[in-house]
Formats: sequence, structure tokens, C-alpha cells
Amino acid sequence: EKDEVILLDLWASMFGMRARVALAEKGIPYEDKEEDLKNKSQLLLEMNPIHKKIPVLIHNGKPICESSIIVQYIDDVWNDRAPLFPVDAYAKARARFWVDFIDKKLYQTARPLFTTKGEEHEAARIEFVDILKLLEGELGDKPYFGGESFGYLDISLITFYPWFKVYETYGKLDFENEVPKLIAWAKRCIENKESVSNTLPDSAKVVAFVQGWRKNLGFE
Ligand SMILES: N[C@@H](CCC(=O)N[C@@H](CSO)C(=O)NCC(=O)O)C(=O)O
Repeated sequence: EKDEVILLDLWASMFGMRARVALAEKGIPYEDKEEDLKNKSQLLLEMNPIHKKIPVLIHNGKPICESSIIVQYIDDVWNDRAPLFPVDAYAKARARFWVDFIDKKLYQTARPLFTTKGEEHEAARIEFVDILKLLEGELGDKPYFGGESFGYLDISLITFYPWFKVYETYGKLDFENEVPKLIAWAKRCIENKESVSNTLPDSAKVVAFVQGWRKNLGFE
């Protein structure tokens, strides 16, 4: 019988976007349910009682939590098309290492770019660029992190791209200058992969979202 696939999501979330891109890569129809994180739905609280965070994939009533785990689950279940992982175990392990690095470092280091000032802000600027440079090093001269094909690590990082304008605007950074090969990769993903261009929001919309959020918190 037909799979029932629901995604508890938030349009601006780079983590929710990961699940959307993976589902689009596989061509899986799903219901996208937008959450209001200030007023979490009963469904979210039931489906992710531990972290109470989005995204949550609900597949035939069963919840899968944590975006990197959701992407791997999607690849495992719908394994007859558009593989998201290399076959080679070492290449897989390397991809998982860098997604773990992104989840440990990138989100935490990005936030102070638009929530702090002074020395803290200056330190965040330097650290953030260093992290992007390490990722650019891992990409090297390959078209995608997965080599010739767009895969798990590409999905995990490209969903930060709609936030890059926010990071550049408030972080006073110019990524074209700092990590040109990484920006070229991001543009390649958007130009060549409909699963990306059809699911990522406009960076202008994310900037407006952050502006509103900062105003509410009295930053502006
Ligand atoms: N490690 C997790 C992070 C999800 C997350 O931060 N979700 C946020 C919204 S996006 O920033 C969230 O749901 N926050 C709700 C809350 O913290 O109350 C993942 O990769 O899925």
C-alpha cells in the first residue's frame, strides 16, 4: 500500500531543508507540516518527546528524528534510486565525519554572527570563516563533496546556503572572497539540482525573517 510520509518542518530551518532535499532527490511525495516553535503541536511533542525539535519524518506513523539520521533513513528505505551515499565504506565514513563536524561547529559558530557584537562578534567571524575554509578544503576540486555525484554531505551543507546572506550581512563577511570554490559549489548545486532549487527558500526571505527576529529581541 502507499507510504504515508509526513515532515514536521519549518521553512527557514537548514535542518528541515535537509529532509526536503533528500525526499525531493528520491521523488517521494510527502505532506509538509509547518510548525510554530513558539506553540509546538501535540503531534511534534508526541513524535519527538526527547528533543521536541523539527524536523521529524513520520513514515507510516513511525517518527524519525535528527536531520542527518532522517536523510540516512530516506536513503536506506528508498534505496532503489538516487543513492545519497557512496558505496565505499571509507568514503561513507568520511562523509559522516564532515556532517558531524558541520552539526558540531557550523550552526553554533554562525549564530553569534547575528546575535553578538564587539570581541565576541569578531571571534565568531574569524572562526566561521576558518570552518568554511576547512569544508572548502574537503571539497577540493571535486564538483560535489560526493565526487561526481551530489550526495549526503552536499545535502547537509547546501541547506545552510540560504542563510549565507544573513551571515555575510550581520557578520560583515564576503564569502565570494573568502571561500570562492565553496560558493561555486553552492551555485552548482542550485543550478544543477532541482531537488535543491525547488526546496531552498530565497536568502532575501531568510534575511527578512532574521531582521524581524532581531527586532523582536531588541537587537535593532
Ligand atoms: N540536530 C537537530 C537540530 C534541529 C533544530 O535545531 N531544530 C530547531 C529549528 S531549526 O534551527 C528546533 O526545532 N528548535 C525548537 C526548539 O529548540 O525549541 C537536527 O539536525 O535535526
